[in-house]
Amino acid sequence: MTEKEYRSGFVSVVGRPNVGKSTLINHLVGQKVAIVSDKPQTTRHRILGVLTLPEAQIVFVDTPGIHKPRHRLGEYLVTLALGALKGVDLVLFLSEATSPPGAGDYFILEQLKKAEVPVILVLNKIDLISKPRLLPLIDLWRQEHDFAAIVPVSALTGENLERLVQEIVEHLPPGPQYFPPEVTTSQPPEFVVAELIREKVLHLTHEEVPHGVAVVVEEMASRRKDLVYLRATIYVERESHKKIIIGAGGQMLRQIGQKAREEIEAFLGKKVYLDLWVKVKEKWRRDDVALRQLGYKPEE
Ligand SMILES: Nc1nc2c(ncn2[C@@H]2O[C@H](COP(=O)(O)OP(=O)(O)OP(=O)(O)O)[C@@H](O)[C@H]2O)c(=O)[nH]1
Repeated sequence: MTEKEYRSGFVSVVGRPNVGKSTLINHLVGQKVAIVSDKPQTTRHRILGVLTLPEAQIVFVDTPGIHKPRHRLGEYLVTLALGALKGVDLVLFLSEATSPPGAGDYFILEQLKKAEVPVILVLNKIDLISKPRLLPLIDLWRQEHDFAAIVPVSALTGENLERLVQEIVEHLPPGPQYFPPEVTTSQPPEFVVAELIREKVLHLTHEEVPHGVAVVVEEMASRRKDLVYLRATIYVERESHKKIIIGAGGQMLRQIGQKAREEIEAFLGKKVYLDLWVKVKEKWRRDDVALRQLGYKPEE
């Protein structure tokens, strides 16, 4: 009997905003590498999550939700998401099992047809529907594209994720272990920290405010063996948004800081002193220079 060859590859995760891409990757990777909120367009960067198994290594590329762009940041996000379809070994296309394919799904499908990679359709959020509704839905999807597999899952409860992993591994080519087994993400710690702070802003603010927020970690320094000093700036688009984020008597900013600090401490495994600032950068989402300064580098 011959030993099975080790398999590995890059797996791009695409889908409309809010379908659960970040939740799925976090669950599969077993650590919080991508932030989650109920607000669409939470994910702005391409993120790698790495799952190492005895027989394979899966490198996930998390992408922004594909949507009709309304400003420069929107255009950048869609370019990023579509770019993620190229040069990968497999695409996971996420949609929600709670509704039939919609206009956004068809737009993504068109792009998938152009990309010559196998696509696994993942029907997420099956915890929200009754099982008899699944079969007709799968039939409907099957008519739309020649998927390598169709797997219904719940990224939230973990239902059927083992089967999804099996399917992914089966569709990966033989290849090396790209990352050491203990690595779960290739993101620098400053980036994860900034994202964790941004996640708290998303959770605690509403309407226009969260979408105009960017977070930059300005300084990260070990002060003692067990203490990290962190200075970060929350950028907003308007003076009125700054007031909301600071809150009456600084109450909102304290809450953001407290919640973020708990998660940053868990992520870094050290105590953290978090120094948070709020600044206004008008219309940064429409400004190429500001986008670059804030870490969103449009690809050529
Ligand atoms: N009930 C249920 N909710 C889910 C499931 N997966 C994700 N969610 C919720 O759906 C919302 C969006 O999840 P995300 O993981 O941020 O979605 P995303 O596709 O990464 O979103 P973008 O970053 O906007 O592209 C969150 O409130 C999740 O808790 C699921 O399997 N079941």
